[in-house]
Amino acid sequence: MGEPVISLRGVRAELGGRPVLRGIDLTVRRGEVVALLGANGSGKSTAVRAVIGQVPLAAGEIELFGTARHRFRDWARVGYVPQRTTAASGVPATVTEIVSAGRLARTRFGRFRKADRDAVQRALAGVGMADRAKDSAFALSGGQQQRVLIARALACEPELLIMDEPMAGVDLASQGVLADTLRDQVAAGSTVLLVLHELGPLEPLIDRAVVLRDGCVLHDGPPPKAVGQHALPGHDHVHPHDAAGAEPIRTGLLS
Ligand SMILES: Nc1ncnc2c1ncn2[C@@H]1O[C@H](COP(=O)(O)OP(=O)(O)OP(=O)(O)O)[C@@H](O)[C@H]1O
Repeated sequence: MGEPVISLRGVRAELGGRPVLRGIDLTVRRGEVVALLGANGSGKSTAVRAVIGQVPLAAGEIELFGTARHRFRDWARVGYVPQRTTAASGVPATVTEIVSAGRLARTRFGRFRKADRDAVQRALAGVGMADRAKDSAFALSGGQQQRVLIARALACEPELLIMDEPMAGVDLASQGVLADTLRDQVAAGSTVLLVLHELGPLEPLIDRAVVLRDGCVLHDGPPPKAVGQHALPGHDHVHPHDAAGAEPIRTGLLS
């Protein structure tokens, strides 16, 4: 087993005076692809935002690459793709400007050398957006904006990719591109933690699924293997052969 890249121990966090994470233990090891699943409001986004330092902890510890998060400075090793709804909030910028911002951590004092420009180009080409480099982000579809945000995360050539719902609101063509991009990253040895509503087209890439409910880890183990909605954790198991009036078995993890 690889060494831990992300490690959460007993993590608690409160937002608006309400407990949102209530004692999370989670380890992601080098080379693993871990999906964080759970119903709306179960704490998935808060958990990944805690990992990157955007949510203060009420208790517990987080380590990145074996270093306590508050001492961790090597952010060029981490690529983060936020939920698009919170990220594409109308800042006028070209595709290249957005993706270049993801490269800053690798530059010396923000000066772009050829290697940096090449990395930005590679990231854009990797998500199939090289021909839109000069366009304003406003001019793009939701799926294309999402590809740009992923290119921004890839521009620093991260060892660890953290993505919050990368497939949400993304058209089928872009979903295919994103799945291919992720497959390439995983093949190159990246470690990946992604928040997902369902495994969907990324299912073959996922090593492990961690399901949250009410800010606690409900399941940590192999992802469900069978395809189809019925096999996903969180599917409400209501079977037609249940005795009339019997209480259906509702796991309700995802909805
Ligand atoms: N800034 C905030 N202030 C107060 N409460 C918040 C804040 N952000 C999130 N919450 C609450 O914390 C809980 C967990 O939210 P979070 O976004 O982590 O859930 P999630 O599992 O990612 O859900 P979703 O699938 O809807 O993104 C929710 O009840 C949410 O309303």
